[in-house]
Amino acid sequence: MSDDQTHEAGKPDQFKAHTLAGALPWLKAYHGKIVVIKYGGNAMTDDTLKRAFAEDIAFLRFAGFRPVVVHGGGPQISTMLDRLGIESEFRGGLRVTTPEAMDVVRMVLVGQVQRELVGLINEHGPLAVGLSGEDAGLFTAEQTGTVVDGEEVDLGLVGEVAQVRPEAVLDLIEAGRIPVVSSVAPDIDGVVHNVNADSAAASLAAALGAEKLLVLTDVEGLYLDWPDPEEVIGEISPEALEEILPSLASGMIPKMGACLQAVRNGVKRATVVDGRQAHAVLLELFTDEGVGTQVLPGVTTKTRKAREVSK
Ligand SMILES: Nc1ncnc2c1ncn2[C@@H]1O[C@H](COP(=O)(O)OP(=O)(O)O)[C@@H](O)[C@H]1O
Ligand SMILES: CC(=O)N[C@@H](CCC(=O)OP(=O)(O)O)C(=O)O
Repeated sequence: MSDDQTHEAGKPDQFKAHTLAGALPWLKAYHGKIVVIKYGGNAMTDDTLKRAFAEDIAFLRFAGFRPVVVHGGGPQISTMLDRLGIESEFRGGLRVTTPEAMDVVRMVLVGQVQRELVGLINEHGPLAVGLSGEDAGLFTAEQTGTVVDGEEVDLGLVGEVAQVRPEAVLDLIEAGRIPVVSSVAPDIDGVVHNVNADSAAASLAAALGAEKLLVLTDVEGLYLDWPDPEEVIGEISPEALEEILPSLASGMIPKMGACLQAVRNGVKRATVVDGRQAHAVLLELFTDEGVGTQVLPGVTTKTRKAREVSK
């Protein structure tokens, strides 16, 4: 090889080495730490993205993190309900769930979405183990309604996590596995309820004392003035978030409520990121570029121009 060729060949290698070395501060900070990643149904519509997500999760595990996945599947549930001719509607970002719809929710989340994610992660080694709130008493649900425009709304078989027994998840983490959790949970009488996956992820992150809750969705983060996609909130404190929470719409209500709940209950930070971007998990965890919306105690609210707008 001539000097010139060596020089040229060295460039990409230098770049790779630089990128790897740049990851060192984050590898040190997160070594052995539990990170709960919520993978939203809206961010899992594309096969390439799903594979990239599974790669990221396996990467984290091999890099010394302790990742725990909680998945959603709202759009997938809606598709199956439509196919079966069962009507369903959302109120305040939550699905009104009849006993008939509950059977479908459980079948789709545990039997379909969770199985697929477990399979994709396990292409990288015998790592992922699926479980739901029903396994080893992981979650106990309490039925909940919601308030829309000042009015109480009965949501049927919808619950919040009232109690977490994290032992089964901790056993798996200790054994080097990656728990993949579906958000259905029995109440104290054993009646299975539909729990919003953001809220389940927040409860689990708090019970595990996670370093971080990372929420993947299909927008850049929390828009300052939805539905205007001009500006995204980059950082916000729990106090400021609590103030704007009543003004939020649809899926962002449970999502930002979950971030608030997690941070209030001891999780150091919670971040909502755009899961439509391949390797969104690695991008968020290994760079300090502003991505998504981070809920962090003690910060003053920062906004930035949305990428989609500044393109
Ligand atoms: N202020 C806001 N900023 C961003 N998205 C918002 C906002 N208010 C409502 N949304 C809606 O919330 C959706 C995300 O919630 P959801 O559909 O439940 O996602 P996921 O399936 O990822 O949990 C966005 O796609 C958007 O339509
Ligand atoms: C009560 C409630 O609304 N449950 C959700 C559970 C799935 C979920 O949360 O999925 P995403 O994360 O994709 O939104 C539902 O039935 O759609």
